[in-house]
Amino acid sequence: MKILQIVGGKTPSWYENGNGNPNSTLDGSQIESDWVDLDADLYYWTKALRPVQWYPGHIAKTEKELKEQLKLMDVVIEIRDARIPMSTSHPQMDSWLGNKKRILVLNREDMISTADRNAWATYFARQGTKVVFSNGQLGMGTMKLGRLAKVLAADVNVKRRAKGLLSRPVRAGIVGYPNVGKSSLINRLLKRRMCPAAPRPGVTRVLKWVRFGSDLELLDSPGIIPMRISDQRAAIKLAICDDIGERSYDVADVAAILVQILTRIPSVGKHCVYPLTESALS
Ligand SMILES: Nc1nc2c(ncn2[C@@H]2O[C@H](COP(=O)(O)OP(=O)(O)OP(=O)(O)O)[C@@H](O)[C@H]2O)c(=O)[nH]1
Repeated sequence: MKILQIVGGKTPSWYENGNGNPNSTLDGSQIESDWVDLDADLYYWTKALRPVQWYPGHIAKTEKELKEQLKLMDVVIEIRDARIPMSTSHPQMDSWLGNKKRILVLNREDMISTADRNAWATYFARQGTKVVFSNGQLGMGTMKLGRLAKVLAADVNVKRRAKGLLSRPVRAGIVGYPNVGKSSLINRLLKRRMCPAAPRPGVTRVLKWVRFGSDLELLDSPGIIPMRISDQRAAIKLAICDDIGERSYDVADVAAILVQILTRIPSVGKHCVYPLTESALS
């Protein structure tokens, strides 16, 4: 059996309070500093591992096509994983979209706490970006998304009518990393299973147009990911959240890092994780 071992890293301050039981004596700045330390440790741990890279053929093939199609969109809906919104932000998205109208969606809202949701909403609001939170499994947020896309792109038909042209449906492109829930959100909005969705990355392989009512067209696209992931901390987070193909990483290495991360979370902590891992390994 492979032994999972990650060494090094700083003990978070909540273990220095006595019995290792996280308690409420820590202030916000201490917790934030613990997270900064964790990120530094994550960098150190990932350096020892084989780099995680995943760029399957279907992504390479459709990325070019998607870039062309994006030029035709009235609005682009970018879906990210609410658990890791920074690691599911494509580094080239800004240059592809230019000043095109854009909606940022953090999907899988059911998988984060209310405190994290509020913290991300505040973070993006400070940057002038309003985010929509959604649940692609149950459909929360989808109607709002459809409405917002139509409102944002309403000027398209105002301009067309001014030129004497007939109105046409608003075109919205749905883009994002693999497995973040793009197809599920479309299916929920349409209340029909029009796009293939499954709990693994890389299910959607071709671009697909679907119609929502008479005034909105949606483009479902395969999950896109950079050819090279330069930040391996982000790559490991993608692996932990199953947003990247399983063949691109060693499951035991990623599991070992996940255990280390869990021990740093006050509400989980060493006292919960270590008995579990010891019994699993014996
Ligand atoms: N818990 C939870 N699961 C979700 C949510 N949205 C989608 N899922 C699940 O996540 C899995 C992936 O969803 P998809 O819609 O296939 O993701 P995708 O972004 O289209 O994936 P690719 O085909 O890789 O591009 C499915 O099993 C969904 O049921 C959500 O908000 N919460």
